[in-house]
Amino acid sequence: MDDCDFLKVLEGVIDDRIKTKRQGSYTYSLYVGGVSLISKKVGEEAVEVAVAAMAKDKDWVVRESADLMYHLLVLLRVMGLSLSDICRELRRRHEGEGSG
Ligand SMILES: N=c1c2ncn([C@@H]3O[C@H](COP(=O)(O)OP(=O)(O)OP(=O)(O)O)[C@@H](O)[C@H]3O)c2ncn1[C@@H]1O[C@H](COP(=O)(O)O)[C@@H](O)[C@H]1O
Repeated sequence: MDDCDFLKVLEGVIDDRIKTKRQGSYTYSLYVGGVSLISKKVGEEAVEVAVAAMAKDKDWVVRESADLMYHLLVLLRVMGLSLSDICRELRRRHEGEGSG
């Protein structure tokens, strides 16, 4: 499995935590907090990626990007969206450029 294939696995884990209302799960606690809490976390993590990049610290960028992507997946799930919706849009843009 390519490391990025794990994003799909993680999407499934997030879905499971929400569907089963897993007590003690950070994901489920975000779900309970709703879109406003999750959006706040996404915003904070995005800023942290930018701060890490400005510090030119690649390891830090990787860690903060992982935090950002996890929280973004939770936000998408809560909004009834998925990674596939984002990938479809990116592919559409690429093909719209006439280079696909
Ligand atoms: N990838 C992640 C992941 N990345 C980050 N986090 C959590 O996101 C939070 C980010 O917190 P911050 O960076 O803001 O720091 P903090 O001050 O500790 O957090 P807050 O007090 O601000 O909430 C931390 O509690 C991290 O543990 C994650 N929590 C869960 N996952 C994945 O989700 C799966 C399910 O986790 P649970 O829902 O907890 O079962 C796990 O197995 C992981 O694969």
